[in-house]
Amino acid sequence: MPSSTITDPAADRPQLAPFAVPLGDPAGIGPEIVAKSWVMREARGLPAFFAVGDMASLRAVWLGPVEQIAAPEEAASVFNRALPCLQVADAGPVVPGTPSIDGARTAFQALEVAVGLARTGSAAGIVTAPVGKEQLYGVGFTHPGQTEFVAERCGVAPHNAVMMLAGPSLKVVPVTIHIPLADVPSVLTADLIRARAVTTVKGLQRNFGIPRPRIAVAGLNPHAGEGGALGREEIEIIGPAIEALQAEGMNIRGPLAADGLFHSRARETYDAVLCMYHDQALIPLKTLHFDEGVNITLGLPIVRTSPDHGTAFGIAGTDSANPGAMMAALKMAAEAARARLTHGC
Ligand SMILES: NC(=O)C1=CN([C@@H]2O[C@H](COP(=O)(O)OP(=O)(O)OC[C@H]3O[C@@H](n4cnc5c(N)ncnc54)[C@H](O)[C@@H]3O)[C@@H](O)[C@H]2O)C=CC1
Ligand SMILES: NCC(=O)COP(=O)(O)O
Repeated sequence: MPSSTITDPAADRPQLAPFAVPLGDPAGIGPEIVAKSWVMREARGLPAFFAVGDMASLRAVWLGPVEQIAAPEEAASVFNRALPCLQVADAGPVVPGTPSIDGARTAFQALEVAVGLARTGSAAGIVTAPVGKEQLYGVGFTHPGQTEFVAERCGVAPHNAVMMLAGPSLKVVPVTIHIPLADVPSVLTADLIRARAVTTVKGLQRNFGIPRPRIAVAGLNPHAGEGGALGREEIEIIGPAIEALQAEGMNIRGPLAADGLFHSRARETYDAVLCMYHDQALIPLKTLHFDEGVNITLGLPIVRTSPDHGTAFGIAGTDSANPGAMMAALKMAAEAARARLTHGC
Protein backbone atom coordinates (compact mmCIF):
# COMPACT_ATOMS: atom_id res chain seq x y z
CA MET A 1 0.00 0.00 0.00
CA PRO A 2 1.45 3.44 -0.83
CA SER A 3 2.48 5.53 2.17
CA SER A 4 -0.20 8.12 1.28
CA THR A 5 -2.81 5.76 2.72
CA ILE A 6 -3.44 4.55 6.24
CA THR A 7 -5.75 1.73 7.27
CA ASP A 8 -8.92 2.53 9.15
CA PRO A 9 -9.67 -0.72 11.06
CA ALA A 10 -13.25 0.35 11.83
CA ALA A 11 -14.17 0.83 8.21
CA ASP A 12 -11.75 -1.87 6.99
CA ARG A 13 -10.78 0.21 4.01
CA PRO A 14 -7.82 2.40 3.18
CA GLN A 15 -8.20 6.00 4.34
CA LEU A 16 -6.39 8.69 2.42
CA ALA A 17 -3.63 10.77 3.96
CA PRO A 18 -4.53 14.48 4.07
CA PHE A 19 -4.18 16.49 0.84
CA ALA A 20 -1.63 19.30 0.56
CA VAL A 21 -3.23 22.60 -0.46
CA PRO A 22 -0.74 25.27 -1.55
CA LEU A 23 -2.52 28.56 -0.92
CA GLY A 24 -1.60 30.16 -4.25
CA ASP A 25 -1.06 33.90 -4.43
CA PRO A 26 -1.48 35.23 -0.86
CA ALA A 27 -3.21 38.35 -2.20
CA GLY A 28 -5.73 36.38 -4.27
CA ILE A 29 -8.85 34.55 -3.10
CA GLY A 30 -6.94 31.30 -2.47
CA PRO A 31 -6.66 31.69 1.33
CA GLU A 32 -10.35 32.66 1.60
CA ILE A 33 -11.71 29.72 -0.42
CA VAL A 34 -9.43 27.28 1.41
CA ALA A 35 -10.65 28.58 4.79
CA LYS A 36 -14.29 28.50 3.64
CA SER A 37 -13.80 24.93 2.42
CA TRP A 38 -12.47 23.94 5.84
CA VAL A 39 -15.62 25.40 7.43
CA MET A 40 -17.73 23.26 5.08
CA ARG A 41 -15.62 20.10 5.55
CA GLU A 42 -18.29 18.02 7.27
CA ALA A 43 -21.34 19.35 5.44
CA ARG A 44 -19.69 18.62 2.08
CA GLY A 45 -17.85 15.43 3.06
CA LEU A 46 -14.47 16.87 2.12
CA PRO A 47 -11.28 14.88 2.61
CA ALA A 48 -8.78 16.04 5.24
CA PHE A 49 -6.31 18.63 3.99
CA PHE A 50 -3.70 21.09 5.16
CA ALA A 51 -2.71 24.47 3.81
CA VAL A 52 0.82 25.08 2.57
CA GLY A 53 1.99 28.68 2.50
CA ASP A 54 2.05 31.67 4.83
CA MET A 55 -0.40 31.59 7.75
CA ALA A 56 -0.55 35.39 7.59
CA SER A 57 -2.46 35.15 4.30
CA LEU A 58 -5.18 33.15 6.07
CA ARG A 59 -5.21 35.53 9.04
CA ALA A 60 -5.61 38.48 6.67
CA VAL A 61 -9.02 37.25 5.50
CA TRP A 62 -10.30 34.85 8.16
CA LEU A 63 -10.83 34.87 11.92
CA GLY A 64 -11.36 31.11 12.23
CA PRO A 65 -9.00 28.59 13.84
CA VAL A 66 -5.66 27.99 12.10
CA GLU A 67 -2.96 25.81 13.63
CA GLN A 68 0.60 25.69 12.44
CA ILE A 69 1.91 22.16 11.88
CA ALA A 70 5.55 21.16 11.65
CA ALA A 71 4.97 18.14 9.41
CA PRO A 72 2.14 16.72 7.26
CA GLU A 73 1.76 13.79 9.65
CA GLU A 74 0.26 16.22 12.23
CA ALA A 75 -2.49 17.37 9.89
CA ALA A 76 -4.98 14.54 10.38
CA SER A 77 -5.26 15.04 14.14
CA VAL A 78 -5.55 18.84 13.84
CA PHE A 79 -8.03 18.89 10.94
CA ASN A 80 -11.19 18.43 13.02
CA ARG A 81 -10.53 21.43 15.28
CA ALA A 82 -8.54 23.83 13.11
CA LEU A 83 -7.23 24.39 9.61
CA PRO A 84 -3.71 22.94 9.69
CA CYS A 85 -1.08 25.08 7.97
CA LEU A 86 2.45 24.13 7.02
CA GLN A 87 4.34 27.41 7.05
CA VAL A 88 6.82 27.55 4.18
CA ALA A 89 7.72 31.23 3.86
CA ASP A 90 6.97 34.75 4.98
CA ALA A 91 5.02 36.52 2.25
CA GLY A 92 5.64 39.91 3.89
CA PRO A 93 2.67 42.19 4.52
CA VAL A 94 -0.37 40.58 2.88
CA VAL A 95 -2.77 43.05 1.28
CA PRO A 96 -5.67 41.16 -0.33
CA GLY A 97 -6.05 42.30 -3.91
CA THR A 98 -2.53 43.69 -4.16
CA PRO A 99 -0.07 41.03 -5.32
CA SER A 100 3.59 41.39 -4.40
CA ILE A 101 6.93 39.86 -5.29
CA ASP A 102 7.24 38.21 -1.87
CA GLY A 103 3.75 36.82 -2.26
CA ALA A 104 4.56 35.32 -5.64
CA ARG A 105 7.72 33.77 -4.23
CA THR A 106 5.71 32.24 -1.40
CA ALA A 107 3.19 30.81 -3.87
CA PHE A 108 6.03 29.29 -5.90
CA GLN A 109 7.66 27.81 -2.79
CA ALA A 110 4.38 26.40 -1.46
CA LEU A 111 3.73 24.68 -4.79
CA GLU A 112 7.22 23.17 -4.79
CA VAL A 113 6.87 21.88 -1.23
CA ALA A 114 3.39 20.45 -1.86
CA VAL A 115 4.50 18.53 -4.94
CA GLY A 116 7.39 17.05 -2.97
CA LEU A 117 5.05 15.92 -0.18
CA ALA A 118 2.73 14.22 -2.66
CA ARG A 119 5.62 12.55 -4.45
CA THR A 120 6.92 11.04 -1.21
CA GLY A 121 3.44 9.93 -0.13
CA SER A 122 3.22 12.32 2.85
CA ALA A 123 0.16 13.83 1.17
CA ALA A 124 -2.50 11.94 -0.79
CA GLY A 125 -2.18 14.51 -3.57
CA ILE A 126 -2.23 18.26 -4.11
CA VAL A 127 -5.14 20.64 -4.58
CA THR A 128 -3.68 23.94 -5.71
CA ALA A 129 -5.32 27.29 -4.98
CA PRO A 130 -4.98 29.87 -7.77
CA VAL A 131 -1.68 31.54 -8.59
CA GLY A 132 -1.18 34.75 -10.57
CA LYS A 133 0.73 33.65 -13.66
CA GLU A 134 2.04 37.10 -14.44
CA GLN A 135 3.31 37.39 -10.86
CA LEU A 136 4.94 33.94 -10.97
CA TYR A 137 6.65 34.72 -14.28
CA GLY A 138 8.13 37.74 -12.48
CA VAL A 139 9.89 35.58 -9.88
CA GLY A 140 11.56 33.11 -12.21
CA PHE A 141 8.76 30.61 -12.82
CA THR A 142 9.63 29.45 -16.33
CA HIS A 143 6.71 27.10 -17.01
CA PRO A 144 3.52 28.24 -18.75
CA GLY A 145 1.46 27.05 -15.77
CA GLN A 146 1.35 24.78 -12.76
CA THR A 147 0.39 21.83 -14.99
CA GLU A 148 3.76 21.83 -16.74
CA PHE A 149 5.65 22.61 -13.52
CA VAL A 150 4.13 19.70 -11.62
CA ALA A 151 4.67 17.43 -14.63
CA GLU A 152 8.35 18.31 -14.76
CA ARG A 153 8.82 17.74 -11.04
CA CYS A 154 7.20 14.31 -11.53
CA GLY A 155 9.42 13.46 -14.49
CA VAL A 156 6.57 13.60 -17.01
CA ALA A 157 7.07 15.23 -20.43
CA PRO A 158 4.78 18.23 -21.07
CA HIS A 159 3.04 16.45 -23.98
CA ASN A 160 2.06 13.64 -21.65
CA ALA A 161 0.58 15.84 -18.91
CA VAL A 162 -2.97 16.75 -19.81
CA MET A 163 -4.99 19.65 -18.45
CA MET A 164 -8.59 18.54 -18.10
CA LEU A 165 -11.35 20.86 -16.91
CA ALA A 166 -14.19 18.85 -15.44
CA GLY A 167 -17.69 19.76 -14.31
CA PRO A 168 -20.81 17.71 -13.61
CA SER A 169 -21.93 17.58 -17.27
CA LEU A 170 -18.77 18.31 -19.26
CA LYS A 171 -15.10 17.40 -19.39
CA VAL A 172 -12.80 19.24 -21.78
CA VAL A 173 -9.12 19.02 -22.68
CA PRO A 174 -7.33 21.87 -24.44
CA VAL A 175 -4.76 20.28 -26.79
CA THR A 176 -2.75 23.51 -26.89
CA ILE A 177 -2.82 25.44 -23.63
CA HIS A 178 -1.14 28.68 -22.62
CA ILE A 179 0.17 29.94 -25.96
CA PRO A 180 -0.84 32.91 -28.12
CA LEU A 181 -3.82 32.16 -30.35
CA ALA A 182 -1.72 33.05 -33.41
CA ASP A 183 0.66 30.18 -32.59
CA VAL A 184 -2.04 27.50 -32.32
CA PRO A 185 -2.03 26.31 -35.96
CA SER A 186 1.73 25.81 -36.00
CA VAL A 187 1.85 24.05 -32.62
CA LEU A 188 -0.99 21.69 -33.51
CA THR A 189 0.44 18.39 -34.76
CA ALA A 190 -0.89 14.86 -35.12
CA ASP A 191 1.65 13.73 -32.52
CA LEU A 192 0.41 16.28 -29.99
CA ILE A 193 -3.23 15.32 -30.58
CA ARG A 194 -2.31 11.66 -30.22
CA ALA A 195 -0.42 12.24 -26.96
CA ARG A 196 -3.32 14.24 -25.49
CA ALA A 197 -5.89 11.65 -26.59
CA VAL A 198 -3.97 8.69 -25.18
CA THR A 199 -3.40 10.38 -21.82
CA THR A 200 -7.00 11.53 -21.69
CA VAL A 201 -8.33 8.01 -22.21
CA LYS A 202 -5.98 6.56 -19.58
CA GLY A 203 -6.83 9.42 -17.21
CA LEU A 204 -10.57 8.84 -17.56
CA GLN A 205 -10.07 5.16 -16.81
CA ARG A 206 -7.71 5.70 -13.93
CA ASN A 207 -9.21 8.71 -12.15
CA PHE A 208 -12.89 8.44 -13.08
CA GLY A 209 -13.32 4.67 -13.54
CA ILE A 210 -14.73 4.98 -17.08
CA PRO A 211 -13.71 1.69 -18.75
CA ARG A 212 -13.99 2.67 -22.44
CA PRO A 213 -14.11 6.45 -22.71
CA ARG A 214 -15.85 8.11 -25.67
CA ILE A 215 -13.81 11.00 -27.01
CA ALA A 216 -15.11 13.77 -29.28
CA VAL A 217 -12.61 15.99 -31.09
CA ALA A 218 -13.40 19.57 -32.05
CA GLY A 219 -12.18 21.11 -35.26
CA LEU A 220 -10.03 24.23 -35.25
CA ASN A 221 -11.83 26.26 -37.91
CA PRO A 222 -15.47 27.34 -38.27
CA HIS A 223 -17.65 24.37 -39.28
CA ALA A 224 -14.58 22.14 -38.81
CA GLY A 225 -13.12 23.65 -41.97
CA GLU A 226 -16.12 23.06 -44.27
CA GLY A 227 -14.27 20.49 -46.37
CA GLY A 228 -11.15 22.67 -46.61
CA ALA A 229 -12.90 25.87 -47.72
CA LEU A 230 -12.50 27.47 -44.26
CA GLY A 231 -9.11 26.03 -43.30
CA ARG A 232 -7.13 22.84 -43.90
CA GLU A 233 -6.00 21.79 -40.39
CA GLU A 234 -8.93 19.35 -40.12
CA ILE A 235 -7.90 17.60 -43.35
CA GLU A 236 -4.15 17.70 -42.87
CA ILE A 237 -3.67 17.30 -39.11
CA ILE A 238 -6.73 16.59 -36.97
CA GLY A 239 -8.54 14.10 -39.22
CA PRO A 240 -5.51 11.87 -39.85
CA ALA A 241 -4.68 11.87 -36.11
CA ILE A 242 -8.22 10.68 -35.31
CA GLU A 243 -8.16 7.99 -38.01
CA ALA A 244 -4.89 6.61 -36.67
CA LEU A 245 -6.31 6.45 -33.13
CA GLN A 246 -9.49 4.77 -34.39
CA ALA A 247 -7.33 2.18 -36.14
CA GLU A 248 -5.71 1.48 -32.76
CA GLY A 249 -9.15 0.82 -31.28
CA MET A 250 -9.84 4.12 -29.50
CA ASN A 251 -13.49 5.25 -29.30
CA ILE A 252 -12.85 8.67 -30.80
CA ARG A 253 -14.63 10.75 -33.45
CA GLY A 254 -14.25 14.06 -35.21
CA PRO A 255 -13.22 16.63 -36.19
CA LEU A 256 -16.60 18.09 -35.23
CA ALA A 257 -17.80 21.66 -35.55
CA ALA A 258 -17.04 23.20 -32.16
CA ASP A 259 -20.10 25.45 -32.05
CA GLY A 260 -22.47 22.49 -31.95
CA LEU A 261 -20.52 20.32 -29.53
CA PHE A 262 -21.57 21.63 -26.16
CA HIS A 263 -25.37 21.72 -26.02
CA SER A 264 -27.02 19.30 -23.62
CA ARG A 265 -27.87 16.54 -26.12
CA ALA A 266 -24.38 16.64 -27.61
CA ARG A 267 -22.85 16.35 -24.13
CA GLU A 268 -24.57 13.01 -23.65
CA THR A 269 -22.67 11.48 -26.56
CA TYR A 270 -19.11 11.68 -25.19
CA ASP A 271 -17.11 11.50 -21.98
CA ALA A 272 -14.65 14.25 -22.92
CA VAL A 273 -13.92 16.67 -25.74
CA LEU A 274 -10.45 17.38 -27.08
CA CYS A 275 -10.42 21.06 -28.00
CA MET A 276 -7.78 22.71 -30.13
CA TYR A 277 -7.05 25.76 -27.99
CA HIS A 278 -7.54 27.10 -24.46
CA ASP A 279 -10.69 29.18 -24.85
CA GLN A 280 -12.45 26.66 -27.08
CA ALA A 281 -12.33 24.32 -24.07
CA LEU A 282 -12.61 26.64 -21.11
CA ILE A 283 -15.40 28.95 -22.27
CA PRO A 284 -18.08 26.22 -22.41
CA LEU A 285 -16.83 24.63 -19.21
CA LYS A 286 -16.81 27.87 -17.20
CA THR A 287 -20.10 29.01 -18.69
CA LEU A 288 -21.79 25.81 -17.55
CA HIS A 289 -19.90 25.07 -14.34
CA PHE A 290 -17.93 28.09 -13.09
CA ASP A 291 -18.64 27.45 -9.39
CA GLU A 292 -17.98 23.72 -9.53
CA GLY A 293 -15.39 23.36 -12.31
CA VAL A 294 -12.20 21.48 -11.54
CA ASN A 295 -8.85 21.53 -13.27
CA ILE A 296 -7.32 18.04 -12.99
CA THR A 297 -3.93 17.12 -14.40
CA LEU A 298 -3.98 13.70 -16.08
CA GLY A 299 -0.89 11.62 -16.76
CA LEU A 300 0.88 12.26 -13.45
CA PRO A 301 2.00 9.73 -10.85
CA ILE A 302 0.34 11.98 -8.21
CA VAL A 303 -3.19 13.39 -7.94
CA ARG A 304 -3.37 17.12 -8.73
CA THR A 305 -6.55 19.16 -8.91
CA SER A 306 -7.37 22.86 -8.71
CA PRO A 307 -10.46 25.08 -8.92
CA ASP A 308 -11.17 26.20 -12.50
CA HIS A 309 -10.94 29.90 -11.70
CA GLY A 310 -8.08 32.29 -11.03
CA THR A 311 -6.92 34.61 -8.27
CA ALA A 312 -9.82 37.07 -8.62
CA PHE A 313 -7.67 39.89 -7.20
CA GLY A 314 -10.60 42.27 -7.72
CA ILE A 315 -12.71 40.66 -4.99
CA ALA A 316 -9.96 39.39 -2.67
CA GLY A 317 -10.54 40.49 0.91
CA THR A 318 -14.24 41.24 0.41
CA ASP A 319 -15.50 37.88 1.72
CA SER A 320 -17.42 37.33 -1.52
CA ALA A 321 -15.39 34.48 -3.04
CA ASN A 322 -17.42 31.37 -3.74
CA PRO A 323 -15.58 28.25 -2.47
CA GLY A 324 -17.62 25.91 -4.69
CA ALA A 325 -14.90 25.11 -7.21
CA MET A 326 -12.30 24.66 -4.46
CA MET A 327 -14.57 22.20 -2.65
CA ALA A 328 -15.24 20.38 -5.92
CA ALA A 329 -11.47 20.17 -6.48
CA LEU A 330 -10.96 18.66 -3.02
CA LYS A 331 -13.74 16.13 -3.58
CA MET A 332 -12.48 15.19 -7.03
CA ALA A 333 -8.95 14.73 -5.68
CA ALA A 334 -10.25 12.28 -3.08
CA GLU A 335 -12.35 10.43 -5.66
CA ALA A 336 -9.39 10.22 -8.04
CA ALA A 337 -7.08 8.95 -5.28
CA ARG A 338 -9.62 6.29 -4.32
CA ALA A 339 -10.23 5.33 -7.95
CA ARG A 340 -6.49 4.86 -8.41
CA LEU A 341 -6.40 2.51 -5.40
CA THR A 342 -9.44 0.61 -6.68
CA HIS A 343 -8.18 0.25 -10.21
CA GLY A 344 -4.67 -0.54 -9.00
CA CYS A 345 -2.89 1.74 -11.43
N1 LIG B 1 -5.45 27.57 -11.59
C1 LIG B 1 -4.91 28.78 -11.55
O1 LIG B 1 -3.99 28.99 -10.79
C2 LIG B 1 -5.45 29.85 -12.42
C3 LIG B 1 -4.88 31.09 -12.33
N2 LIG B 1 -5.35 32.12 -13.09
C4 LIG B 1 -4.73 33.41 -12.87
O2 LIG B 1 -5.65 34.25 -12.18
C5 LIG B 1 -5.40 35.61 -12.51
C6 LIG B 1 -6.71 36.31 -12.77
O3 LIG B 1 -7.33 35.71 -13.90
P1 LIG B 1 -8.74 36.12 -14.49
O4 LIG B 1 -8.69 35.87 -15.93
O5 LIG B 1 -9.13 37.47 -14.00
O6 LIG B 1 -9.75 35.03 -13.93
P2 LIG B 1 -10.42 34.86 -12.51
O7 LIG B 1 -11.01 33.50 -12.51
O8 LIG B 1 -9.49 35.19 -11.42
O9 LIG B 1 -11.62 35.93 -12.47
C7 LIG B 1 -12.63 36.00 -13.47
C8 LIG B 1 -13.90 36.59 -12.87
O10 LIG B 1 -14.53 35.64 -11.99
C9 LIG B 1 -14.59 36.14 -10.66
N3 LIG B 1 -14.27 35.00 -9.77
C10 LIG B 1 -13.26 34.13 -9.93
N4 LIG B 1 -13.30 33.20 -8.98
C11 LIG B 1 -14.36 33.50 -8.20
C12 LIG B 1 -14.92 32.90 -7.03
N5 LIG B 1 -14.42 31.77 -6.48
N6 LIG B 1 -16.00 33.48 -6.46
C13 LIG B 1 -16.54 34.59 -6.99
N7 LIG B 1 -16.07 35.19 -8.10
C14 LIG B 1 -15.00 34.64 -8.70
C15 LIG B 1 -13.59 37.26 -10.58
O11 LIG B 1 -13.91 38.19 -9.58
C16 LIG B 1 -13.66 37.83 -11.99
O12 LIG B 1 -14.77 38.66 -12.10
C17 LIG B 1 -4.42 35.58 -13.70
O13 LIG B 1 -3.16 35.93 -13.22
C18 LIG B 1 -4.38 34.14 -14.13
O14 LIG B 1 -3.10 33.77 -14.54
C19 LIG B 1 -6.42 31.97 -13.95
C20 LIG B 1 -7.03 30.75 -14.07
C21 LIG B 1 -6.59 29.59 -13.32
N1 LIG C 1 -6.73 28.56 -17.54
C1 LIG C 1 -6.35 27.46 -16.74
C2 LIG C 1 -5.18 27.79 -15.93
O1 LIG C 1 -4.65 28.88 -16.02
C3 LIG C 1 -4.66 26.77 -14.99
O2 LIG C 1 -3.35 26.50 -15.34
P1 LIG C 1 -2.39 25.66 -14.40
O3 LIG C 1 -1.65 26.65 -13.58
O4 LIG C 1 -3.20 24.72 -13.62
O5 LIG C 1 -1.49 24.98 -15.37
